[in-house]
Amino acid sequence: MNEERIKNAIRVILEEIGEDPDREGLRDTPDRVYRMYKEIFSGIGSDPQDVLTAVFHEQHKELVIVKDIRFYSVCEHHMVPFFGKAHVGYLPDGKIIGLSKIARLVDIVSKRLQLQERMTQMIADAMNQRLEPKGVIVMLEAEHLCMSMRGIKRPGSTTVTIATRGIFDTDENMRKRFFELIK
Ligand SMILES: Nc1nc2c(ncn2[C@@H]2O[C@H](COP(=O)(O)OP(=O)(O)OP(=O)(O)O)[C@@H](O)[C@H]2O)c(=O)[nH]1
Ligand SMILES: [Zn+2]
Repeated sequence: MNEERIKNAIRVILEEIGEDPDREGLRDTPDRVYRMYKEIFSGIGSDPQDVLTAVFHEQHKELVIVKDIRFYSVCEHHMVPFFGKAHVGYLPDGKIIGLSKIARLVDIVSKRLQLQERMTQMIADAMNQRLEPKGVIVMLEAEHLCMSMRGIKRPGSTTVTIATRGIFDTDENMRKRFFELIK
């Protein structure tokens, strides 16, 4: 990320929306936006699987769920936030993972320009490839600011997306168990 190019671009936007980029409150804004972009887009170019370290061999036969993982991402159509909760479940097959790594996975896939559907699938695929579990299920619930503060203007509407792999593709009872446990 080129610092000067970002700052210049933000300055141009400020001018074009009718602002004075040199007034006191805006003088440091291009620099603030640059630093914010470095933070909120820090996942771009990184492989989600890289955060899935701390894999342990363990015979655990039951479903493992980490729910209510808060996330903030940025919609690729409007570059405004969408945010909500992720729920990630998997049925292990001899390998389990450090729980914090699941939250790290949600974090790394959210810190880039996203679509909620793609983000959901990226989480499922990374878990599936790294742990080779019997199955993975991911559910995201989010509010999109591009739908609430602009456009159709429907604050409070929530978009729910699901991705399943392995046993959760076919086993309705397993899916039901997951939905009951995340309630
Ligand atoms: N499927 C999906 N759509 C999204 C997501 N984030 C934003 N969108 C939608 O992307 C669409 C882009 O539509 P366009 O018609 O190209 O853009 P627009 O003219 O700004 O559309 P409006 O939002 O309807 O005003 C909109 O319907 C958004 O609601 C997402 O994560 N997944
Ligand atoms: Zn959008």
